[in-house]
Amino acid sequence: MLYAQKTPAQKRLELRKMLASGDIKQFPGAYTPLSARLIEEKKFDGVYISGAVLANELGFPDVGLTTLSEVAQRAGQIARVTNLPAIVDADTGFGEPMNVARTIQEFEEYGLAGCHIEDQFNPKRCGHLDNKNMVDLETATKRIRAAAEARRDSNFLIMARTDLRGISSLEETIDRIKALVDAGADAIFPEAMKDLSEFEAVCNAVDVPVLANMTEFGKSELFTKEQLAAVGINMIIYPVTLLRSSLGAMEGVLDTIASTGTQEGYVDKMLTRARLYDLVDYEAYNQFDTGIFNFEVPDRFTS
Ligand SMILES: C[C@](O)(C(=O)O)[C@H](CC(=O)O)C(=O)O
Ligand SMILES: [Mg+2]
Repeated sequence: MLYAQKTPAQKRLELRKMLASGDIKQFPGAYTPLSARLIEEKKFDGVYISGAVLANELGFPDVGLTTLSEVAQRAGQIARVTNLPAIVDADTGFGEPMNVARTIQEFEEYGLAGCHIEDQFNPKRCGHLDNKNMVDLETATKRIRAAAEARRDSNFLIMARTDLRGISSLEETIDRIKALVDAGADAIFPEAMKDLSEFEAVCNAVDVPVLANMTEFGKSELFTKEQLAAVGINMIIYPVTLLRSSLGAMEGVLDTIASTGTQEGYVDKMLTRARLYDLVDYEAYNQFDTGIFNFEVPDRFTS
């Protein structure tokens, strides 16, 4: 009921333990606080909070328009309702290295378990698009060093993302990745790898956990958990999957209402009233006030 039972410190420790296990872990992108509950109920390992989704949800493209306060607040709303560790997309860190330091401390206060910081500069773009603006190695490593030094909880995960593969060779990308690890990155997010062998090369090059971004309609094929585990990947994110799926469903139901004059033909695809109440733990609120849940949810479509 209300917020998660686990504290941010516990969630960060659990994240560290799950990464130390060497097993591959899946982090679907939570689209809203409630969708984080669904991710937890379906027994995923953690929750990812996508910068693209937060920007798109505000009606913006993912070009670095969202502010630290907006992202931290929304990410905090998502993180606090789940017992799973939540990792947030810090984009370019919201400014200069000193701003990056503040970003980390804000995220710690908002209960996040970790974040990733990338080496683009604004206007940034989705890592799977061409012609990205990239900072040099010195700036990229300064951001990571500032992030690592700023945290107060040593279990807060600092992940370095590099977008270099979009404009450079795999070799140069791996050189940068090694420098990012030397600068203090606890994990690596190699963006827009072209195939499985590239993921494998990155995993072989470093001793820290490596993340694979399985975003749809991007440059990387949608590999399975087994395929990614076999090349040494530790974490998979599905960043925009729930947003794309729910918007697809929204289009479907709006078309149904527009064409038939009622949503009736779409109701069997909806989450039922009972399931929705389950997700918000409605019944548990009776512990405070037995007058809260003293009704029957109608039978129709409740299963
Ligand atoms: C992972 C990502 O940074 C995000 O914001 O979710 C995006 C996802 C996407 O645009 O598909 C990315 O740059 O890959
Ligand atoms: Mg992003």
